[in-house]
Amino acid sequence: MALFKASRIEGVTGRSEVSVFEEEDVEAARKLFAGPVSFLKSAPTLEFIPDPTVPEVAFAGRSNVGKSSLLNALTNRNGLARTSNTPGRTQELNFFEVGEPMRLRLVDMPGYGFAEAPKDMVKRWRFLINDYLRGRQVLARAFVLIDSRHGIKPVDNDIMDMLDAAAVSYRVVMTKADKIKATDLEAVAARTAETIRKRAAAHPDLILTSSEKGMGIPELRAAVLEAIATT
Ligand SMILES: Nc1nc2c(ncn2[C@@H]2O[C@H](COP(=O)(O)OP(=O)(O)OP(=O)(O)O)[C@@H](O)[C@H]2O)c(=O)[nH]1
Ligand SMILES: [Mg+2]
Repeated sequence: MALFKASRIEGVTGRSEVSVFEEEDVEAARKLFAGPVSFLKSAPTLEFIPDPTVPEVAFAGRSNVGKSSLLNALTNRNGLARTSNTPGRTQELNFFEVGEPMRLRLVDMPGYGFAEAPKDMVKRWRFLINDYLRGRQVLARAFVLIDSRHGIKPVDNDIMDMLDAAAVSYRVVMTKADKIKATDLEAVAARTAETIRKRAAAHPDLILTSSEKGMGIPELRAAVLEAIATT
């Protein structure tokens, strides 16, 4: 088992709750994401989503957790997905195509749990997210993003309940790991891992990331490739 430098945070790597990947898988994933990536379309409702011709991997999580930033880090293209300090930036399902010939689509989703947004908007987003996640045949895996500073919140549990009930396989990814001390990261990772191990459709291990510092990004790429390898 190769342990990758990018995930080396003092005290965390090597612990059982953090996923490790084979070096060759990390390299294959790096190559894939170094190749062509392009924006396909934005879907404000399910009518507009593309035909289900290739596997998809979706990024879900609370508003402002860092979904769009992670997608940019993953594809190594700043500004591919629009990010913002203001929660509620992403309002539609955004589809990106990876590889030539195309191997997969990445889906950047609106955030859930954004309390300040108008109620009808929140409702519309929730339906869009839930309907997509529950009903998409080509969805190979969902990545559920959790802010390292906050850990799992009630709305995160709601979305994981939904994924468990729909038997959609998902992985939990901790974001913004650069924002907290290594010891705090270790504590929140241990707590989060313990919670998700009780969940039916969750991968038992976490991926700890920082889009800002590039931490965990090679591993996340490998996890994306792993997700579509089995479809
Ligand atoms: N320090 C740090 N900041 C980050 C990181 N990832 C995202 N951010 C910041 O967090 C804010 C929100 O990031 P986005 O990627 O837009 O979050 P989002 O989940 O797509 O948000 P919505 O589309 O509103 O749901 C931005 O100001 C980012 O610069 C990270 O790894 N480290
Ligand atoms: Mg976004």
